[in-house]
Amino acid sequence: MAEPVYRRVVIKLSGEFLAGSQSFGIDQPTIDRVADDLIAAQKLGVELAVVIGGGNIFRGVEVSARGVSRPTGDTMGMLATMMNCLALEAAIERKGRPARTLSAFVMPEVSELFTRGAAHKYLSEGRIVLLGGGTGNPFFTTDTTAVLRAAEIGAEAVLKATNVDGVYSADPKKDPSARRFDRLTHSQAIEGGYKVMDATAFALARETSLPIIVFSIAEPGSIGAILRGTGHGTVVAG
Ligand SMILES: Nc1ncnc2c1ncn2[C@@H]1O[C@H](COP(=O)(O)OP(=O)(O)O)[C@@H](O)[C@H]1O
Ligand SMILES: O=c1ccn([C@@H]2O[C@H](COP(=O)(O)OP(=O)(O)O)[C@@H](O)[C@H]2O)c(=O)[nH]1
Repeated sequence: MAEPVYRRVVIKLSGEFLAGSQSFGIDQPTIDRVADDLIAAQKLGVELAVVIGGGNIFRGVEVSARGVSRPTGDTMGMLATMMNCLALEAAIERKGRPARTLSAFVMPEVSELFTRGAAHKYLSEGRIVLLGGGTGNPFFTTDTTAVLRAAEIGAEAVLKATNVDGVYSADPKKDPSARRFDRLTHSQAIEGGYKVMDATAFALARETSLPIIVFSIAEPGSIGAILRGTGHGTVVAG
């Protein structure tokens, strides 16, 4: 079996994916499957930190369209990511593997606060570390959080696990003639304005020289395949 390409990575999981075929909330079979994939990927010997979105519960922009202020809507979105973390932590632990949620917010009854030291400690102990609460600041996204945390904890790459198999020249769900890229530079990703990730995330990855791999999580085992270098996705680097 091919050796993993990386020793420590941050995986960004789309919140929307966790809803499964529902339009809202957490689909238990889906979260169990994601937990299986993460456990299998970790068994390759890679330290895994996971940032989960909140789009299956609340997105700040959508909440603010209903009359709530954007910072409040964004706070609701960040709290939604905490719920996803707790659900995934429970699913991983039910399967007999240790996991630990670290939050961007002080909420001692719920989880420990994210610090680089805590993340290093739990990762080196072999726990899957779930990073909740986004950056802790409104007007950001969990894509940016994934890149930020990867840079902070010395991860070698960000794996963006989503519902499309890479970056396309246009949204492939809307434009059937969109072309898929195997590889892009950070600058090309920013200049192309590809909506699969926000420009802030790409810019921070460029600044910190972090590769991002965009791939589909629909196929079971896809995280492990990307880590072994045999997966199918778009590499944004250099
Ligand atoms: N140029 C593009 N290439 C790939 N996907 C794109 C592009 N533009 C928009 N998308 C959309 O981005 C989505 C993936 O982004 P992601 O942040 O994971 O989704 P979500 O915000 O739903 O969790 C896909 O559903 C896809 O339709
Ligand atoms: O640092 C952050 C991260 C997230 N969010 C809020 O949390 C929501 C959920 O995150 P995201 O949209 O990135 O989730 P995904 O699209 O991956 O499900 C966002 O819409 C924002 O409202 C935020 O305000 N700051």
